[in-house]
Amino acid sequence: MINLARDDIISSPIMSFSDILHRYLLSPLLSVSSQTTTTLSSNNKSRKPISSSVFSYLNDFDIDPTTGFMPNKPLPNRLPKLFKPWEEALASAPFLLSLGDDNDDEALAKRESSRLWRLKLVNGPILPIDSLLDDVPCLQRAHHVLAFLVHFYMHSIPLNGSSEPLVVPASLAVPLVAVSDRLGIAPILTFADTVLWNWTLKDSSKPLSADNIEPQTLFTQSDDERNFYNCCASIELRGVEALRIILDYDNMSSSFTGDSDFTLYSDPDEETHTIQRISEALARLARVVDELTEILQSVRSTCDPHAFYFRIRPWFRGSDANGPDSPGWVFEGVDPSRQLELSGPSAGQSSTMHALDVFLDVDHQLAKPRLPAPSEQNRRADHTFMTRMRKYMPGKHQEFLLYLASHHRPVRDLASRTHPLRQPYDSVVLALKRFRDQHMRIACLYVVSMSRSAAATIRGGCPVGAMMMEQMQQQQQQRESDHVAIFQRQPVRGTGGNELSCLLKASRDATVRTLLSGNIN
Ligand code: HEM
Repeated sequence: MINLARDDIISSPIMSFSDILHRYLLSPLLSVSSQTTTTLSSNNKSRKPISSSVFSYLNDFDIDPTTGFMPNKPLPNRLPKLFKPWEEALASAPFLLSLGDDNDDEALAKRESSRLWRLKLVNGPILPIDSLLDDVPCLQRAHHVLAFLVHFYMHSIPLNGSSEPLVVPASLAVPLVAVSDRLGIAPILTFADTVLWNWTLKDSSKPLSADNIEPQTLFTQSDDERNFYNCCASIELRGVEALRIILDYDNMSSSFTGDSDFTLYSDPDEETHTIQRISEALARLARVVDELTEILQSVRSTCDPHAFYFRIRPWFRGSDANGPDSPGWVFEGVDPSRQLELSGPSAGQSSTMHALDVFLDVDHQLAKPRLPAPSEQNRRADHTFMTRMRKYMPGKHQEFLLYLASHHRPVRDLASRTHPLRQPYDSVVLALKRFRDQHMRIACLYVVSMSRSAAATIRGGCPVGAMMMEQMQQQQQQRESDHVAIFQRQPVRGTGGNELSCLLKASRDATVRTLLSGNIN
């Protein structure tokens, strides 16, 4: 048995990333956290000054020590002059456009301005993006602008019942694909565009915090939309603490010698101390996850479900919103043999949530023999959902998740072999289960109930003539099936959210199967 001294561990190559993060970056920079600002390491005495090479390592994953997956300062609020046509189109879109399937008077009044806005883009030049290639914040801004433009463009087109694919004009499609390729992200509106890269400081003299940011681009200019993005951003910012604990675990678990069997220290005191530290870190992580649940819950008082479902969410729909057999979208000027990822944005693309799943080893794909066995409904759900959602994250964040999966010593394995860690580990899993339970309630309120209420209104009858009723019914059914389809990315249509529940329950149940003790009370 080898007994590694602390300094040996620090210089061990396998620990380089987490150790660098922890020792040089995370510990000194805990100010963004509102609560758990205790240093997670016992190595403070040996803290060293930050070196530029450390920053470049961290930059490799585009993670900031204080803001995690969010940039630590707002993106430029305009692209360079060359890209004025994009910026102008974006600035005017919310005022000139309305949803193409919205037939209320206000929306109808905007049909002509919508048409002219789209025409300008169809006739617009394909701007070269070469000057942006080495400027990441500008590339991110370009993705944000182009992706919002694509969704403004596509969803302002009035429905005409055609079975032809809808065309994204080359002036948007070509640069969006080029920018996306460079960033390693899907060429469509993503969680990054609506949350990570969509904020500015309310008061630039104050530091970045959940209370001091506001979204830059909105489809509806409504507080509901603003608050929806803010809720997601608050979870990302609070999630930095979770990320810290995860990376710190990586550091602490290195104290266990032996790569595969977690042989413990030869010094029993040191071993007990390390187990104690890991146990405390897990207890803190459970509390942070509970805080994320509280933040999620807060959306109920700030974002109206009706506004979310009928006014905001329709803008999010991607090319597959009507199911994989629908004509979808064609990107003009882009090699047609390319398989583009074109689903819309979802908080299922949050790298913070994925990092928790990776750390705890939640098996969404049902690849591991765990109990209780998946139900029939669990097996029917889309097991590829979470894996697919990774493609909608910036490439460097995808790489980070791969790194996390491959480099850290799995906490679940360690806890299963180390009795005092079983309960603390399970407490984190249970906290994540509580998050997913709450999330299911929210999705039910904001999506399933709304789609049913739409159907019920129709069934309840409306004292206008039968023809009008039929028209309304068709329109609502179309909306209902569109909305359900984007959330589940499944061919099932018009089922009032049943398949959506299936997906979210499968995700919650996969979390439950992660528990080391079967007892979930
Ligand atoms: C009004 C608020 C929200 C609603 C209505 C909502 C709804 C949904 C729906 C319908 C899905 C199914 C997949 C899809 O997007 O197509 C989903 C997935 C997901 N959402 Fe949310 N969501 C909300 C807020 C959030 C927030 C703030 C987070 C955390 C950042 C979050 C995290 C997730 C995750 C991780 C998934 C993947 C499935 C899972 O892990 O259970 N959601 N959400």
